[in-house]
Amino acid sequence: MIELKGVTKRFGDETAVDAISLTVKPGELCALVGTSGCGKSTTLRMINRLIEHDEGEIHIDGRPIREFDGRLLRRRIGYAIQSTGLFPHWTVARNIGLVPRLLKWPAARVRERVEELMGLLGLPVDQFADRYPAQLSGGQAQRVGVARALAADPDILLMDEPFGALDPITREGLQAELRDLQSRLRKTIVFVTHDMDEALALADRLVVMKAGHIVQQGTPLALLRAPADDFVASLLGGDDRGLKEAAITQVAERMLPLSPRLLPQARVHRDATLRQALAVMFREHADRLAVVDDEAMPIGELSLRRIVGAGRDGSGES
Ligand SMILES: Nc1ncnc2c1ncn2[C@@H]1O[C@H](COP(=O)(O)OP(=O)(O)OP(=O)(O)O)[C@@H](O)[C@H]1O
Repeated sequence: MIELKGVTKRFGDETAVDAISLTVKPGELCALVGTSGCGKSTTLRMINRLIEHDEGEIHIDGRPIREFDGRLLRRRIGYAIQSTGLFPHWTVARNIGLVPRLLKWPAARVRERVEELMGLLGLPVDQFADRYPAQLSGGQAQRVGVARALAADPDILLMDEPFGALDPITREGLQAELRDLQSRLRKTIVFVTHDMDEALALADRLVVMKAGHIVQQGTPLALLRAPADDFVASLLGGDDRGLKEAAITQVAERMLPLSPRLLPQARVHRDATLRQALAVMFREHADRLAVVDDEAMPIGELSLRRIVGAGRDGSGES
């Protein structure tokens, strides 16, 4: 658990972070969003003491972070950043194994862990283990950075635009990996991103910052449905908010049981999002879809009315 209470950071005359309070519960993924310069990275770096806070308290698992030695604290907390911070004269494998080695894991266990992570992040060991950072693409280097952050299996991960330099396909792949990892390992994660779709897709708790303050926090759905002010509404996508809500709501939540009516030809998987279902409707010129399971067996149906939230109780379906 990470707790910030009235935390402030000043750089000279400028207050970069202004008396913020925030609790990130164990196993929660908290995304910090906001316009450039609002204090997101500073907040993240205060948690692992790369930046010391001026006022307020930061606790990790109930203990003030000032009680920890900064270096030891950073070995306990995974940290992945957009620019990766890899050591240029170290191979990929050596970079990933950094923290486990500092923690004095036996060499065989370090090697095993490095290989496991390289597999997880789609970096074949025979191809990449002995390369140097300069021999990697930006996206490959970012994956190495994420692998390094995960290496010692920390309970807490701080991620600052970790997928920033990736193409959309790789990025979505890694987002899915992170979601999957999160559902299995339940790390406590603070994640900074400029990509609102990424924040909405990943976050349990979304925290919107503006000029060093937290202006609103809550679940992505709560913020999309009731933004506190025009700033939050526009940051969350303005008029596009409805589609963003559709993008984080699953078909299974809105489908109706199979009815005796003829099933439509067009189909969508139960785990797809409402946005994907809308895309199928557009493509197929259909206003009803059959919902199917992993075996492509129909298990329900979905209408346009249900997608837009009308007739949620099933009444008025035609
Ligand atoms: N080391 C520093 N010295 C002086 N000012 C700093 C320092 N680090 C950050 N700042 C200032 O503090 C404010 C917050 O910076 P921060 O990097 O936390 O913002 P951010 O929300 O992460 O921005 P971005 O989205 O552009 O990365 C900015 O005005 C920045 O110029």
